[in-house]
Amino acid sequence: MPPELLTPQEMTEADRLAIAAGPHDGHALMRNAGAAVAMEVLRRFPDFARTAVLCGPGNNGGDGYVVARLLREAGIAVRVFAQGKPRDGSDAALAAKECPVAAEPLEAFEPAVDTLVVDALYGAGLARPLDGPAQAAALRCRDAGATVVAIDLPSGVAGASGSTWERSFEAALTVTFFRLKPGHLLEPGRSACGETVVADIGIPASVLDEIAPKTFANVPDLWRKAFPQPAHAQHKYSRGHAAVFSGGPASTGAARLAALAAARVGVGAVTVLAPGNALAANAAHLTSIMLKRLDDDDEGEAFVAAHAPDAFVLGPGYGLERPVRGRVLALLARMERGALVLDADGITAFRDAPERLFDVAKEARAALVLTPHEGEFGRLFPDLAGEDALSKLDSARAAAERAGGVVVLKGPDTVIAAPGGRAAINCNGSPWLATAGSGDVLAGLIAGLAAQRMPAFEAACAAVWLHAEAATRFGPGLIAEDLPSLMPPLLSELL
Ligand SMILES: NC(=O)C1=CN([C@@H]2O[C@H](COP(=O)(O)OP(=O)(O)OC[C@H]3O[C@@H](n4cnc5c(N)ncnc54)[C@H](O)[C@@H]3O)[C@@H](O)[C@H]2O)[C@@H](O)CC1
Ligand SMILES: [K+]
Repeated sequence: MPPELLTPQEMTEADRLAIAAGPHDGHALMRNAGAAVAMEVLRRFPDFARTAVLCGPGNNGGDGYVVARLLREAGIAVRVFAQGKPRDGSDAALAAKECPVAAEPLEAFEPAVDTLVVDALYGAGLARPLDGPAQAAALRCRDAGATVVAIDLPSGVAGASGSTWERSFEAALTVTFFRLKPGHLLEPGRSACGETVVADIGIPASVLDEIAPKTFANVPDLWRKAFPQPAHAQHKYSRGHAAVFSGGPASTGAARLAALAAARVGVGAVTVLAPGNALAANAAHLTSIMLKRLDDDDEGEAFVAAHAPDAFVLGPGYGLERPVRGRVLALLARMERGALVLDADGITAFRDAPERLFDVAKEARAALVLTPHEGEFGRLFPDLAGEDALSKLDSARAAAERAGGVVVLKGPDTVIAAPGGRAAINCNGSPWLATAGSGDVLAGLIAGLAAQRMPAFEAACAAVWLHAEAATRFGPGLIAEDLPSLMPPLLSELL
């Protein structure tokens, strides 16, 4: 899967540029789109005796008329149910004219289990909630358990945001064209798409030079070039040094999970920084990972000055009893490079004064990386979290800009955003990651990669991908302790 994602406006622009460059005109692109869908239908659903193609008034409907024609030519029993008529002279009107199947009104459509439904009502052009007949058709398909193949997007899913207003169609397969849209990867759109296939319809990749997309699917091709490659002549500190702050004696495990994850992702040295009363608990469980006593800020400063770790993790299991803000702000101001990953309690500590953190982050040489789940996100960015009009992508992007740092907004569709507008949506998420300590591991992976000089945005993207990939491959029974040791085979594949 190519990493670029296009908003519906960018996709319209891609179509326009492709048509301008030739050789395909709009009608040819539409025929290619319809042919790609018909091929997937014939290949994947050979057992359906009948097909119902639901066609809307725009180009999505135009694709549907092409599909209906091709399926009829292949000997399949096809009925077409239309909402509205394509505009005279449009590509869709031409496709409708070429279609030998007479259209019936959408209201007459009744799904049946032996009938495959092709949803060509609305695609990228959907601008408002589905209206009456389209909404009713979506509900009838759900109630009947109909198998739906969606063209471009399930009707009712917004391409830019994955939001579904009310209820959208729910597809078993979605066939889209040229590049995915954010709505294919952001929930609830992603679940509504079922499996998603991206078909080539003759739009050349060169149109992307002009469009310069800023949103990406989080696939290895997005960050592979920046992934740390160990060189022969390196020693342990030249492979980076990550440090993790431990909580008190009763909550040391989170820091060790993060530390182990940093070590397993290839960093040369890892240190756990623990208060005196948590030294014994940590010492009992650490072997290759170093342990250093750290009770107050002076010692923290001295340690940073002497060893200059390239990345820090602060937050997992840290607690809110000790002063956090001063330590974070001093550290960030002092670091010469690398990244400070702030998670869990490290985020919550700034709930009353996020601006203080953001002001320091904007001036810092090191990168700030915030890894909130939805709840923690709301503590730092209550206005963004409460704004229904913003998609998860919009919120993460606005937060990164405001914070002057990378924001990893976690969930089944984790979004990673950087100041300046670059953002990636993760697409290999696993339900098995919803387990205690999994976030601590993620924070450690980010720090481990950032300590090896991977830029913070790429480090966060790679860590999110590795974390999810490990969980997906392991499957049921996963606990956070398993995750670090699942890294080596994934690293071998990447390198
Ligand atoms: N040359 C092109 O632009 C190509 C476009 N393609 C297809 O074209 C689609 C986009 O076409 P369009 O931009 O025409 O958009 P759509 O076909 O998705 O629908 C837009 C039409 O529906 C109206 N509309 C929007 N929301 C509505 C709602 N909730 N209720 C009722 N009417 C609503 C709009 O005013 C417009 O007339 C893609 O999804 C793709 O399937 C493909 O044929 C490939 C080539
Ligand atoms: K559709």
